[in-house]
Amino acid sequence: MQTLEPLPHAVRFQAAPVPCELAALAVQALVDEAELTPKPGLVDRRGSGAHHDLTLDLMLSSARTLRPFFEAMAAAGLHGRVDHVLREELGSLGRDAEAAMLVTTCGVNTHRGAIWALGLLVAATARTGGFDLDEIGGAAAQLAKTPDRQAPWASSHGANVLLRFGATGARGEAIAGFPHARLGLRSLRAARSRGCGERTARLDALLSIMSRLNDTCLLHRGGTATLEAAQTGAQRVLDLGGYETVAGRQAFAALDAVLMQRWASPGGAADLLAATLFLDSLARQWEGD
Ligand SMILES: CC(C)(COP(=O)(O)OP(=O)(O)OC[C@H]1O[C@@H](n2cnc3c(N)ncnc32)[C@H](O)[C@@H]1O)[C@@H](O)C(=O)NCCC(=O)NCCS
Ligand SMILES: Nc1ncnc2c1ncn2[C@@H]1O[C@H](COP(=O)(O)OP(=O)(O)OP(=O)(O)O)[C@@H](O)[C@H]1O
Repeated sequence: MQTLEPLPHAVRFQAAPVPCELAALAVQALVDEAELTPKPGLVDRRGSGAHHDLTLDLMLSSARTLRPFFEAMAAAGLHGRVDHVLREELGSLGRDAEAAMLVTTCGVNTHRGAIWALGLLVAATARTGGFDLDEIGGAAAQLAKTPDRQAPWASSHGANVLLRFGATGARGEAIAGFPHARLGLRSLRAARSRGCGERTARLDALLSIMSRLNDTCLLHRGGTATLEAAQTGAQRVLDLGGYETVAGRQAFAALDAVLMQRWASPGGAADLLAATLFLDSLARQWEGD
């Protein structure tokens, strides 16, 4: 099994993780997701994927901008109960984080879905005070289910996709306790225990998520045909042994080409890979491995 490099500036948790440590892990997860290469249709070290307005530098600047907001979300989780008050505090912090992201990126959406997923997860982790996936997923789900009475009505791609296709998107994933982030974590660990290198393990985790997720980014750009092409393409790579096999890498290149041709980017799966990497780094810090 591959030895993992220690996280930069990471400390071993002696007790429940504190907000600044959780924020550092959340930002590192976003950096790791953005830098992972190659990713089908997504921004990576090779380029902008199926995006005109995103670059790797923009993704990295955006990730760093979010750190104080994740820290504030974790602090809110540490001190609050899972109720309306905490939900509305997180909603307000989430909107502030989105506004700061848009200032950094001059108006480009780099991390909207990621702020939501990681914001809920850092708050839930601080609240539960330990590393138990069921407890963290349960607290995050409870927060996501709680209505935010302060939320302004706003149209979004996700809202349109819900109306057109019935896909519940980022909200549905959180309300269900992040099943696809947990699928990603299982896939990541299974690949590592098969002896895969870290990059391959992370790519297989992304493919596992893509193969099952109803990603509203894909539905918005290309409807059900594009979603199905992404899901079956990702499953085909996995069926051929994943990114580590020659046949798997050929199928991966075909998937990348299909998504580029359709100009489609699986942004929801990318967010959930970041959530997977956050949960994984948390487990490694907690277990001290
Ligand atoms: C729930 C959010 C994501 C809005 O959802 P909506 O679907 O309306 O938005 P939008 O179309 O802009 O897309 C959201 C993003 O979610 C990601 N996504 C897409 N599909 C999925 C999926 N199936 N599962 C998870 N994430 C997904 C993508 O990155 C996508 O870009 C969120 O931005 C929000 O409500 N923020 C308000 C602030 C808040 O309450 N924060 C609380 C905790 S931080
Ligand atoms: N590496 C990545 N490349 C591209 N998108 C990513 C990446 N990582 C995360 N994402 C997620 O993808 C979303 C951006 O996707 P997209 O550009 O499709 O959204 P949009 O700007 O709302 O829609 P569109 O570009 O179709 O008008 C962000 O919310 C972000 O969280």
